[in-house]
Amino acid sequence: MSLLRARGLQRHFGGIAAVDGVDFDLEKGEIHGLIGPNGAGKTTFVSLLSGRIAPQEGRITLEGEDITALPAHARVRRGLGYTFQITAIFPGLSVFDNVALAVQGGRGRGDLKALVARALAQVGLEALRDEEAGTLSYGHLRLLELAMGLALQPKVLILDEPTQGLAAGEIAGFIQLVRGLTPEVSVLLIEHNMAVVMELAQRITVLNFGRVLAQGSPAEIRANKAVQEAYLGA
Ligand SMILES: Nc1ncnc2c1ncn2[C@@H]1O[C@H](COP(=O)(O)OP(=O)(O)OP(=O)(O)O)[C@@H](O)[C@H]1O
Repeated sequence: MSLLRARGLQRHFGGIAAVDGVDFDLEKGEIHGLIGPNGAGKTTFVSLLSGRIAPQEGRITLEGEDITALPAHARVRRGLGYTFQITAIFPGLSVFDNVALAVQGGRGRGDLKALVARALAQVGLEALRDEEAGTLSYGHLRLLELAMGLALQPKVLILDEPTQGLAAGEIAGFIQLVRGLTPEVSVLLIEHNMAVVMELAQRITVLNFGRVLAQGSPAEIRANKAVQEAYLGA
C-alpha cells in the first residue's frame, strides 16, 4: 500500500483543466520528484493533496484512509506536512518560539521543548535558536520553515520549490538535509532545479497540461522523448 495515493484527481478552472485525471503514488520512505513545464498543474496538484483546494473528481488516501474531504489542518494532524505554504514566520519572535508556535498550532504531540530542539537540530539551526527570526538570512529562513514543518512530525513532507533563492552552497547542504530525512519522512519534491531533482529523487512524475506525461527513475525521465519535447516546447 502506498503512503499517499491519488486516483483520478481532477480540477478545472473555467475551461482550463489544471489537473486532469491524475493518478499518483508516494511510497513509504521515498523522495519523489514532481516536475513539469510552467502551467503544467504542479501547484494545483499539490494544493489538492494538501487540502487547500477541493477536487471536482477523484480520491486521495493517506495510509489507506480517504482524506479527500478533510480540511488542510486535519491532514496536517494526520501527518501530511506542506511546509512552505502553511507556515508563517513571526519576525519578532525567536527561532525557537517560531517552531514552538508551529507545533502548538499543528499536531502538538509530545514534549514541546524536545520536539523543537530536535527539529532545529535536524536543519542545523540549534546555534541560532535564540535569535530573532527577522534577523536571519534568507537561507536560514528557509531552514526555519523546514524546521517548523518537521517539528509536526510529518509522515509525508511536501516541499514546494525549496531551493528557490538559495545560493549554490546552501543547495548542496539542503540536498544532504533532505536525504537525511528519509526513510522516516517520505518526501514529495516540487522543484524547478533539475539537477536537484535528478540527484535527490528515486522516482519522478512529470506533469504536462494537467496530466501525467511520464513516471520513472531519473535516468528513465532524462531519456524520455515526450518529456524532452514537453520541455523544449515550453
Ligand atoms: N485559481 C486559478 N484560476 C484560474 N486558473 C488557474 C488557477 N490556478 C491555476 N490555474 C491555471 O491552471 C493551470 C495550471 O497551473 P499551476 O499553477 O497548477 O501550474 P504549475 O505547474 O504549478 O506552474 P508553475 O511551474 O508555473 O508554477 C495554468 O494554466 C494556470 O493558469
